Amino acid sequence: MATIIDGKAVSASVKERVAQETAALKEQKGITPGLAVVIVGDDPASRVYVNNKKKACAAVGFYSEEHALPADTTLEHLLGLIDGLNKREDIHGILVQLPLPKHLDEQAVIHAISPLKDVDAFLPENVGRIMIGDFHFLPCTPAGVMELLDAAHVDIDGKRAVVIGRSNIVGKPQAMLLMHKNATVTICHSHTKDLPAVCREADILVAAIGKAKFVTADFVKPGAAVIDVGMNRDENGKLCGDVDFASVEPVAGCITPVPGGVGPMTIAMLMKNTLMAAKLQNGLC
Ligand SMILES: Nc1nc(=O)c2c([nH]1)NC[C@@H]1CN(c3ccc(C(=O)N[C@@H](CCC(=O)O)C(=O)O)cc3)C=[N+]21
Repeated sequence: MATIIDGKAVSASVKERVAQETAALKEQKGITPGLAVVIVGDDPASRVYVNNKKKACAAVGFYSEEHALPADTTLEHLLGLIDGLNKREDIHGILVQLPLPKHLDEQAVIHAISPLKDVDAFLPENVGRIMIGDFHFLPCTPAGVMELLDAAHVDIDGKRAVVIGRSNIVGKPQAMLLMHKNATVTICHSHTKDLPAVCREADILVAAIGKAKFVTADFVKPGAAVIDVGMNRDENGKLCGDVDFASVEPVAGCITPVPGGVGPMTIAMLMKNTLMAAKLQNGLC
């Protein structure tokens, strides 16, 4: 029986720390961290995530504003909005909810954000900073995974870590963060030969594939830490991860559930990054 890692509880403690620091920043410097969230179109999943982000901002004492734009918004309009947000002193973080409607060039939009306000850590400057270990912001989901491993007292130094998925947003930065903690890291993807055998070598297995219940018990070394980054719907429309929880849980040492695992951590780390952005832009670090 695996220990279930409670992402809601860990996320609450991260947000509590952010709230305390925010209160001090307001009192001592008169600064309130501000986050602008831009959402284009009416994807229901994006709606849920954006609402969660707004709630989290209110809970930690940030100012937040939402820019909900119609699905047929032009690139020009969106770039104009971002330009305005870049110039505002009360907005320290800008998050453009992905995915964008197909007619909009995601890279062009993301690249318009000032690197100092890039609280997702999606821009090349911030990605490069992660590579060399000199960063302001860590990408929210991989950083949230590291917090979960820490909270579950998972030993990383010298251990074998396997990351399934090589996206710019999760897989690649996740591998880098695990390597910085002295894990021996393997990144797997759709061309990996005998994937289950590679995964069975992992003391720490991070699944970021985007396929419901893809990781089954035969991928897991007994006692391994299994972290599920997936956010999928199963055949009944129920939220589920990339890990087949029912089959893996008896084998793993510890495991994150979906929901209530990595998802809440992504939002907690966004709060941490926005606080950092406010400090950076005010010359406080
Ligand atoms: N620019 C940008 N930054 C992002 O960080 C970003 C994004 N775009 N696009 C979409 C993905 C996905 N993502 C999630 C955030 C919170 C939950 C979350 O709160 N999950 C809850 C449940 C949510 C539910 O009930 O549907 C949980 O796992 O317990 C999930 C997924 C952020 N993303």
